[in-house]
Amino acid sequence: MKGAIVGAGAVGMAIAYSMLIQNTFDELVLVDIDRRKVEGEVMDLVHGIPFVEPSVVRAGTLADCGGVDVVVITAGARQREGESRLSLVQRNVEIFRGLIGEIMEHCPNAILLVVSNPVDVMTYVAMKLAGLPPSRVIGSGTVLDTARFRYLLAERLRVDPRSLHAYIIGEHGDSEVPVWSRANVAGAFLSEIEPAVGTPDDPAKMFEVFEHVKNAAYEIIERKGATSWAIGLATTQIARAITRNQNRVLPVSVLMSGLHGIEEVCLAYPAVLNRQGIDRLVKFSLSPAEEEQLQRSARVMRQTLDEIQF
Ligand SMILES: NC(=O)c1ccc[n+]([C@@H]2O[C@H](COP(=O)([O-])OP(=O)(O)OC[C@H]3O[C@@H](n4cnc5c(N)ncnc54)[C@H](O)[C@@H]3O)[C@@H](O)[C@H]2O)c1
Ligand SMILES: O=C1N[C@](c2ccsc2)(c2cccc(Nc3ccc(F)cc3)n2)CC(O)=C1Sc1ccccc1Cl
Repeated sequence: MKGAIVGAGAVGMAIAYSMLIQNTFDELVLVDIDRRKVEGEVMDLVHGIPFVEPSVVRAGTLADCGGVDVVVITAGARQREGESRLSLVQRNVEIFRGLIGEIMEHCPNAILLVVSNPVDVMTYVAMKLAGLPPSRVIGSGTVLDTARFRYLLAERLRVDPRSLHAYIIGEHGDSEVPVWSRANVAGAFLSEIEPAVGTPDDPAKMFEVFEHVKNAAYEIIERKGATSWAIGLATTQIARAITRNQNRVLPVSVLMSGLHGIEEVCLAYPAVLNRQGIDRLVKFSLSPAEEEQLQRSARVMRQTLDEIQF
């Protein structure tokens, strides 16, 4: 399998490193508008190949990406001091306007995996610009958010995160929705043990775990200026679900086509992923409060899409 990563910044290189050590692709092409930077990153990375399963990693342009199966997109503008989110979105839309057409020219059969933020908006924009079916344009969604949620929840419950099933859905970021009503350990629902779980009435204050998920993102940024390692590992899991035809369920950003009455926006929702991309969505029955939060998340998304020009 052949992969490409467009955008060799902190996130793109964390994805590249994670994919290399997990032997995700036979060949990985790294593309960046800053040619010297990406060549330097590749020079550094390939010196590690003698220590891992060998695969080909090279710097190139999109013209070198013929036959690529998955294109990961982390290209984007950095938010300027005091810049509004809408301004950043519009700048990223302009980047995508040039980029997506070139990707489709050279990789017409690839699945697009969008990481650039705001990821749900950029996934929708990529899908429309590419003219691809929704199954072949995937956003990293809340895979990272959900991983942080499971990790912190599992710590509180003293279980392995792999034994705890809990999801965050909706918009990746501030309006995301923790699905407390479906959180469980081996089928034992937290909401059956403590009906107030996730609410301020919960004596165990488990709602703090969700606040920590969002705060962690801001705290990491404040401490190290960016985040990279966890999103690198998360994105690699999404790519492996595709390349290994795993039928794995992950909360990726997908086009909502009527589920929960939501249309024409991309939101994070549990999806079955395999070699074809998104095979199907896993329908969640949500509590009334979660349903309203998801509807609000969809409204936030709709408003942003109505405000941008593309
Ligand atoms: N979805 C998530 O959970 C998540 C988590 C962390 C970061 N992110 C997002 O990932 C994106 C990348 O973050 P980063 O820290 O790597 O940023 P960065 O600025 O370090 O890297 C972006 C790279 O894109 C390149 N680039 C810009 N325009 C390009 C173009 N037209 N073609 C090719 N390359 C181009 C830049 O040269 C740069 O190297 C950001 O949008 C960030 O918000 C998402
Ligand atoms: O861990 C991060 N770091 C970022 C970041 C990385 C480099 S600069 C900012 C982050 C951190 C905090 C907020 C935030 N919000 C944001 C929203 C829309 C955008 F277009 C860009 C950024 N983004 C980017 C990002 O998506 C994440 S995950 C994240 C963010 C907010 C809430 C929960 C999670 Cl799990």
